Amino acid sequence: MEKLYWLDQIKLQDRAKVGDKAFHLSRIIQRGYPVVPGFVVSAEALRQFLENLNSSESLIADLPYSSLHLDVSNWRQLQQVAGRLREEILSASVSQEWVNKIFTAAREWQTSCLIFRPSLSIADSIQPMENVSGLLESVFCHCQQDAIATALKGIWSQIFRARSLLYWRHTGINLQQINLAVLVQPVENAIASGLLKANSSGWEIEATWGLGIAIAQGEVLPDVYYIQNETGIILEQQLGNKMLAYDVNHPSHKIFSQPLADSAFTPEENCLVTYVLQEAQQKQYALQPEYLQQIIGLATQLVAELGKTFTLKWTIASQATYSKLYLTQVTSPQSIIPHVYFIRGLAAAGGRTVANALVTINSQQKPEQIPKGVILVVPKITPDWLPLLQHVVGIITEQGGLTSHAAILARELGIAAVVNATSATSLIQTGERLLLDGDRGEIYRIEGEVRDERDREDGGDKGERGVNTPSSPTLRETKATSPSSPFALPMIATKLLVNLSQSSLIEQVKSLPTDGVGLLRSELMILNILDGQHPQSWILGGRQAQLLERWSEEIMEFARAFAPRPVFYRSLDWRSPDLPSLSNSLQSSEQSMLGERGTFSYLQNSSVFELELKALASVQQSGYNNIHLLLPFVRTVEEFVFCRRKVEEALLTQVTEFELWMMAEVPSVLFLLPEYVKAGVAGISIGTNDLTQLLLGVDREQGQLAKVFNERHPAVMSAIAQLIDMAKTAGIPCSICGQAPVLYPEIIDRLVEWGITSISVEPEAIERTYQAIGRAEQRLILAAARRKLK
Ligand SMILES: Nc1ncnc2c1ncn2[C@@H]1O[C@H](COP(=O)(O)OP(=O)(O)OP(=O)(O)O)[C@@H](O)[C@H]1O
Ligand SMILES: CC(=O)C(=O)O
Repeated sequence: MEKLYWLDQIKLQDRAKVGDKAFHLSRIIQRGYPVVPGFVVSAEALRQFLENLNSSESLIADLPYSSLHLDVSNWRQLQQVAGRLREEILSASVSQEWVNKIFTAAREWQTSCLIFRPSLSIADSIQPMENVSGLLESVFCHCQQDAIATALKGIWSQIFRARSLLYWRHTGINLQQINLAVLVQPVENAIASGLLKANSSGWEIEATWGLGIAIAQGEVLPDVYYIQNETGIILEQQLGNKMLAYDVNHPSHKIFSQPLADSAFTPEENCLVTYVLQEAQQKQYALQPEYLQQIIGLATQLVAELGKTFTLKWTIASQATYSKLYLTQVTSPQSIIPHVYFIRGLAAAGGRTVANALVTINSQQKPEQIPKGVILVVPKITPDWLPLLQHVVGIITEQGGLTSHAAILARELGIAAVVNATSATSLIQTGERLLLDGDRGEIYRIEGEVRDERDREDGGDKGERGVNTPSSPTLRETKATSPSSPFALPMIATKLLVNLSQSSLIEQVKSLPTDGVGLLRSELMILNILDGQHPQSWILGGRQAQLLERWSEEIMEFARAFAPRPVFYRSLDWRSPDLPSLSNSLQSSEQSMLGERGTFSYLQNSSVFELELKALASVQQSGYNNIHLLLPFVRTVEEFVFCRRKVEEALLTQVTEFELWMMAEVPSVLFLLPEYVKAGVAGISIGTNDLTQLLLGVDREQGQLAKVFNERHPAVMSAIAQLIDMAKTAGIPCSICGQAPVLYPEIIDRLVEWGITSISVEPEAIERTYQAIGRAEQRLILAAARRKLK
């Protein structure tokens, strides 16, 4: 045995040496979660111990090389063999050097009681191991040298128990494949312990007084709490039947008063003692509310690490002066808890998904079809790829930024995306199983299967969305979890709108509690109808009438679905980095975020804008008065005036309800808003993406600048406050439709306080934005009431 492996230092490559239990705990402790400290006696130590067994028995002498193919049908013989093997092991001596090493390390904890926990992994196993829990048991012992040697042998010998031999035989596992390491940890007195089982339908917490073995041994009926996983709300709780509790036999620090005379564990043999609980304590819940909340908080964080399905074991360790919640066990159906990402990019669309990769090295060679449920890995996504994204469950691109069309569409569709992932197409192979973490911008390789029950139920070739985090559920989940009836929700005065572009999402989104569509992104919407051709090419090719018909129909779908709620259609704002593949037939434009975009481009050539206005007019003529126009990236008042005239010529203003709005995203609007209002602007919508980029001088498509692209920068927040204030003074509504409130819901408080009239967010963010608005408004009402009472 060369060394001990400390949980906080275990590396990826140590997995086989430290076994699965210790490995999983090491991942969690290294992510900063509270895990009882510990070190591992590696599987190598057992191998060396067996090799040094000096036995005359051939079975024992051959043990290290044995395939253990015993006749397991002969139970008596099996028991005899098992008994002999165990006896041999227990009577052998463990190297004093090893024992000293373990004792010296454990003594540092200044504890009287240790737990030796089997941590197993099976080499080259084809199938994941199931039901090994319970096959091997932990051993508690005093922190003394001879007790340590006995405990170690006690664990090792368990792989030769009759039931273990039977198990290895049935699962076809050879002795050489078994890596049995031993995790050694201190055991402190515990106020309460228990577990938390999480799955997609909710969490169940079990709790008892003292150490967790009372539950493990089935000696108590624990208290049970049912928790709603999305909100952490306690739905129900049931008092258990807890007559006894285990604790450390510690003379100076006692939690429970009355030792049980005929304790199952006698203190001489191990360091635990059993207590009969007093009646008053039996009638109490073991978990105090503050600890319950801490456990819920921990589980909420762990969803982001482990997905929705996992089990935690926890203990509230109590020392003389303080108590602390620790995790003692973490298991998850993911055969490996993601360890270290192997590629990192920018977190472009939230959520975590597990699926197979489909790699395309050349973005120009778009496949005709994409199998459903894959993670697409490409150098970059050009507009002609966008319709295909409806079929994938995740996107990885080497290029592109947080507000590229691919990123925006991924957020709208509720699929995870990581952009700017350097060399992704060469590092990832098609068919490789990946975990894509869109919240962190990280990509992991996954070995083995990861399945969430729900995905099993519905057949599952959709990738494993089950591992999506509640902070960013997929749209499917948004629908499922959104309040079934809007009437159950509190009233909010600030309008909540949705950002949309795909008509395929209308059915799901229209029933969400929104006041309409705050941003209908036309450039993404029409990709589905353009057949890969720029609208200008349609016009030049004499197919204007066909395009107009398709365009009107597409807009009409939104107008119809949301009527009488308003739909703010934003006219085309194609930025050159997003355009090339549609522009083949046109002159190529410079790749710049500040190029010929927004209303400026309409002045250069108004034919496409005029066609767009005709499409809107035809929607109005069909009887939909709920459609309004939002002008993008307006640089000057002259541009606005030009557009307004075109709008009048298209007769849109003949419908009295019609409103002409503009995006507030070019910072000059901070100075020019009164001029725009005089020129006829009926409302503004703040585009925080562009506003941030331009105020801070940060090209949002440049990955290396991502750190300084900060929508919460004081300059940006102050600009937003000023715009809201100026709009109020001018008597026009002020909305916001950029990413800021989606990415940073905490700013919603400020927006509501400053008097924003509406907030428009992606479908997946509707529910949390609704709640955030509700809370912000309640706070304002409360503050006003308190002021009045003074
Ligand atoms: N260091 C520790 N301090 C206090 N309690 C612990 C510690 N380690 C484990 N426990 C608790 O002791 C009990 C037995 O643990 P053990 O490792 O034997 O099995 P387990 O965690 O139930 O896992 P398995 O699924 O492998 O049986 C559990 O309730 C566990 O939470
Ligand atoms: C929404 C948008 O276009 C922006 O935030 O810039």
